[in-house]
Amino acid sequence: MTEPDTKRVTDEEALLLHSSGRPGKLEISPTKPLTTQRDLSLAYSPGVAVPCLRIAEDPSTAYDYTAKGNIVAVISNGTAVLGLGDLGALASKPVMEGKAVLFKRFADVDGIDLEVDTKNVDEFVNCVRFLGPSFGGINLEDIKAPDCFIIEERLRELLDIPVFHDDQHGTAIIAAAGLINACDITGRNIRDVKMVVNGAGAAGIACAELFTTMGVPRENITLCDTKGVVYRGRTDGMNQWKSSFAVETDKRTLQEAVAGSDVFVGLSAKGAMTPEMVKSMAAKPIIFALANPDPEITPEEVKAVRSDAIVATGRSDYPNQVNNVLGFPYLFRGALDVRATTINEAMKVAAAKALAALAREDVPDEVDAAYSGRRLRYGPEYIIPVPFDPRLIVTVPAAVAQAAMETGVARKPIVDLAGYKNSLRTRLDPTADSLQLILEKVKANPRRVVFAEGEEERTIRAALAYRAAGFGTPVLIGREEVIKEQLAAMGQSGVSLEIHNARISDANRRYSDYLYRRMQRKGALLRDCQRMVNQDRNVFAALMVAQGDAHAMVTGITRTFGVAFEEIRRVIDAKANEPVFGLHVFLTRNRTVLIADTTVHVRPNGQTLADIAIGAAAKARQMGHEPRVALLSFSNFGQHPHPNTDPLREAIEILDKRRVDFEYDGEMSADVALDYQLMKRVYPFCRLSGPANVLIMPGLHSANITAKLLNKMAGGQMIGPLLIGLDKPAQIVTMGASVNDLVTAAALAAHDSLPW
Ligand SMILES: NC(=O)C1=CN([C@@H]2O[C@H](COP(=O)(O)OP(=O)(O)OC[C@H]3O[C@@H](n4cnc5c(N)ncnc54)[C@H](OP(=O)(O)O)[C@@H]3O)[C@@H](O)[C@H]2O)C=CC1
Ligand SMILES: CC(=O)C(=O)O
Ligand SMILES: [Mg+2]
Repeated sequence: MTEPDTKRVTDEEALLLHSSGRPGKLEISPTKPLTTQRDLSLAYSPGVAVPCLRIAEDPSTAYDYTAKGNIVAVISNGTAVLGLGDLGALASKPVMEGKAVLFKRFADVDGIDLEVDTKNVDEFVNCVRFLGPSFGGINLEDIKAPDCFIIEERLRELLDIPVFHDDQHGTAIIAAAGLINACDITGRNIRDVKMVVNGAGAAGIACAELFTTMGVPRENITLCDTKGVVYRGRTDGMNQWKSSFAVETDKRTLQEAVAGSDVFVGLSAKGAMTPEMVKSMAAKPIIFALANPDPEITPEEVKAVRSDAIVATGRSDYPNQVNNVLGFPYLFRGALDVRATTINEAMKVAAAKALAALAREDVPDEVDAAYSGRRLRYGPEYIIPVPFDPRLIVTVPAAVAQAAMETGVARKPIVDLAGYKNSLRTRLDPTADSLQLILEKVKANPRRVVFAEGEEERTIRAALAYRAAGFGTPVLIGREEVIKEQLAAMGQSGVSLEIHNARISDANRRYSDYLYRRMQRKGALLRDCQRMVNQDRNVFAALMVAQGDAHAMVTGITRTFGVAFEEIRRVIDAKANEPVFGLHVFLTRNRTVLIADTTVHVRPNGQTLADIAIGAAAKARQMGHEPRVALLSFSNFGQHPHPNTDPLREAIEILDKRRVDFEYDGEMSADVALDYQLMKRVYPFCRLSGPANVLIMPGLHSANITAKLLNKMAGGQMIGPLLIGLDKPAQIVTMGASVNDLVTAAALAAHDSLPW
C-alpha cells in the first residue's frame, strides 16, 4: 500500500500560495472585448438595454444573454468548515474559493464564492433566495447539520435552479460509488451489508439516505454520533433526521455497533475509530474513514490489524480517495448543460453508477503512468477513479444530463449526446492535465535533482518545496555554513538537506578527470578543469548528473541564460542528431501554444528550423496535443520575398522531404497562424487543419521577445523556458524565476530523466 511519507505541504507554503501575487485563488475576466467606444456601446449602454428587455419579456432568455447558465454560487456560513468546526463565514472563504476553482479546473463551471455571515436559518435562506436568479445553480457548502437540511429543503422549494448541498450529496454520491465497488470486490450483495455510519451530520445522514436508495436496508444501518448509537427512544442530542435512522437495538456505543459489521463509514472526526474496533469487524471489512483533513483511522492503522480490509479516506495521498471533488464539478456540469431545474435522486444515482463503472474500466496509459507506484487496476486499492482522470469530465456529466432528461427536469434537452460528449472533452485544457500527469509521474518515481545555486534563498525554498511535494531528494551545491545560516534565517534551522561543497567534495578528482577528458583538446589544462569544478557550481552540478550521482539539475537565477548554458554544455552534450533549443508553453483558457526556439539559436538556418520544428512537435505530442506547426514570419506564403524569409521556406522544403508525421506550413504571420477562419478565408491552400499550436519563430529576437511579452502582458500561464535536446536533463530558469518556477523546472528536469 502507498503511504504518505511526509506532510506534503508546509503551513508556510500554504500561506505563501494564498498570499502571493493577487491574494486568493480567483479572479473574474471578461469574455467580450471592451476596447473601443463601439464595444462599450454594445456591451454597455445603449446596447445592453436590448437583452434586458428580452429577459424581462422571457426570463428563460437570461441563459442566452448572460453568464447565468455557467455560474454556480458556492455559498457557506462557515458553521462546519471541513472537519474543523464552526470557523465563521469569513474564515470559510479559502475553502469556498477552493471549491470555486475546482469547479473551473475540473468542469469549466464558473464558481463564485459567497460567505453569508449569519447562523440564523431564516436570514440565510432569505439572502440566498433573493440572490438566486443570478446563478445557474447553488452549491451549499460546509453548513452544519441540522441547519443545512432545512436550508437546502427551503431553497429547493423557492428556487427553480439546482440547489445542492455538496457535503450531503456530493459526499454521498462518491461514497455510494465506492461502496458499490467495494461490495463487488468483496463478493457482497449491497442488500445484505451490515453498516455503521459514524457522524450523523450533513454528510453522514445524506450518505445513509443514498445508501438506502441504492439498496441497503434501512434497518441494516446503525447511525452513531458524539453520544453513541442513535437508537429508537433516544432523546439526547436528537433531531428529526437522526430519528429517521433510529433503530431498535441494545447497542449504545460505537464499539458495540461496529462489532461484526461489514462496513464502517466515518463522517465524524479524526481518531473516532480504533484498531480494536477494526479487529471486531466481519471478514474483508470495508472501512471508509472520510473525515477531513484527518481520517477517523489511518490506512496504516487499519492494515496493521486487518490486512483483508478495503480502506478509503478523503485524502489524495492514500489510495481510494472518496472526496466530493469527484462529484460536484461534474454534477453541475451535466445539470447546467440541460438547464436542469433541480438535481434529483435519479441524477445522483446516475453519477454514482457512472463513477463506479469508470473505476472498473481499463485505466488509460497516461493516468496509469502518472500514478505508477499505485495499482490503478480495479481492486481493493482502486475502487474509485482518481481526481485527475480526464475521462471524468465526459462520463459523469453525460450520465447526469441523461438522467435529468429521463426524469423531466431538463429545460433544454440534449439532442446529440455523442456531440455533447465531444464538447465536454474540449472543455479541459490538455496541457494543464498533461502537466499534472507529468508531476504525478515524478512523484511516483522520485528523483535526485541538483539545485546548483544552493546558497540562494529562493533555491533553498524551492528545494524544500520539491522535497515536500514528494518529487524526490533535492541536492544543494554550496557552502554548508552559508546554507545553514539561510535556513536559520528562514526559521528552518532544524531542517536537514543534502549539501555538496564543490571545493571539498570527495568527487572532485573524479569530476576533474572527466571534464579534462572532454576538454583537453579544446585548449583546457587539467588545472583549468580543476578550477572549473571547484568554482563553478553549474559545472559541478552538471558533472553530478553526467556521472550518475544525480538524475537532473536546475539553475538560472544568478547567471544569465547564455552563461549558464555554456557552463552546462562543457559537461553535457546534445542528443545525437538533435538540436538543443528553448521552448515556452503558453496556456490560456481556450488554447495552448508552444513557442520555439526561445533561448538558443540567434539566426537559425533552414535545417535548424526544420529540426526545431520536429523537436517541438514531439514535445507537443508528449504534452497531449496533436501538433499543428506554423513557421512564423512577417510575410505570408511568399508575399514579401526577403532574405530573412528564405530559411523558413527552406525549412518547409526539408520537412517535405523528410515526410514528417505532423502538420506544418509557412511561412505565415502570427494572426493567420492563430486565426483559423482568417487562414481558411485568405489562404485556403494552407495545410493546417486548425489554428497552429506550435509556433516556430524565425529568430531569437522575435522568439524571446514574444515569450517575454506574453508572460508579462497577456493573461495566461507561461511555462518555461524548457531546454530541449540535451543528453542529460538540465533546466535553466530565468533570473526572475519564482520559487514555484524553480520547483516546476526541477520537476520537469526530473521527468526528463525518466524512461518514456
Ligand atoms: N471526504 C469527503 O468528501 C467529505 C468529508 N466530510 C467530513 O465529514 C465530517 C463531518 O462533516 P459534516 O457532516 O459536514 O459536519 P456536521 O457538522 O454536519 O456533522 C458532524 C457530525 O459528526 C459527529 N461527530 C463529530 N465528532 C464525532 C466523534 N468523535 N464521534 C462520532 N461522531 C462525531 C457530530 O455528532 P453530533 O451530532 O453529536 O454533534 C455530527 O453528527 C468532517 O470531518 C468533514 O470533513 C464532509 C464532507 C465531504
Ligand atoms: C471535502 C469537503 O467538502 C469537506 O470535508 O467538507
Ligand atoms: Mg465541505
